[in-house]
Amino acid sequence: MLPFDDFTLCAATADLADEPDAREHADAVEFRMDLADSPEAQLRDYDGDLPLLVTNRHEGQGGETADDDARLDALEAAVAHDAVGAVDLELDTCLDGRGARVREAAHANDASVVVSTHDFEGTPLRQDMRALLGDALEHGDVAKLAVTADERADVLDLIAVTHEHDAEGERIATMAMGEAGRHSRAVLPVYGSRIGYAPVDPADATAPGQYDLATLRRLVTELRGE
Ligand SMILES: O=C1C[C@@](O)(C(=O)O)C[C@@H](O)[C@@H]1O
Repeated sequence: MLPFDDFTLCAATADLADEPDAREHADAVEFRMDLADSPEAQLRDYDGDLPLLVTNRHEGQGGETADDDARLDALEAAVAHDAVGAVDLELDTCLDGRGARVREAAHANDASVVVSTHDFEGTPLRQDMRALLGDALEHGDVAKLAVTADERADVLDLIAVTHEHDAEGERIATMAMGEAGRHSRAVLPVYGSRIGYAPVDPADATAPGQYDLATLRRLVTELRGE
């Protein structure tokens, strides 16, 4: 089980062979099944130390797999693996009811559920971000929101919303994608964001504006005064 009680740094990858290189800095591995070759075989053969957060992102949310039953079948099977400590489910998949079986399977296997929304167009108004996080908290253990920042004010809005939810004791994970949002990945954990994502190798970024793993670990550690 990945409880996300505190900041958890995930090495985002489509190749579980990256895990040994991630160990030094990461708390977990986000396995991007939608970007992976033979994801089922990789999961079956995985014998790394770090727990896995499994993601099978559909095309409408920035991933590469079709939003069909097979995508959810793969996630449902994935959570049965002992190494899997959490699963990512898109908020749209939860709102239309299709995600319920994956959530139930996750909880039955002692894995937590991260419910996520991605906005690749911009940063919604504060009230809309609050609504998205509130809806996600009704369906999962952690509510995640990744927006796209065009200017510093966008990051300011996301920091404010993150701080408010954290002050309520809610488990949330937030990040602003894009160049203007890069620093948010280091700063938001100071305001309560529970999950950070970074590639082991910067060439393998899974979202715009990510730092590499070692850099994000160093920045978060310094900013949080750890
Ligand atoms: O949802 C997220 C967050 C993310 O999009 C990011 O911006 O770091 C990276 C993805 O791999 C992950 O699934």
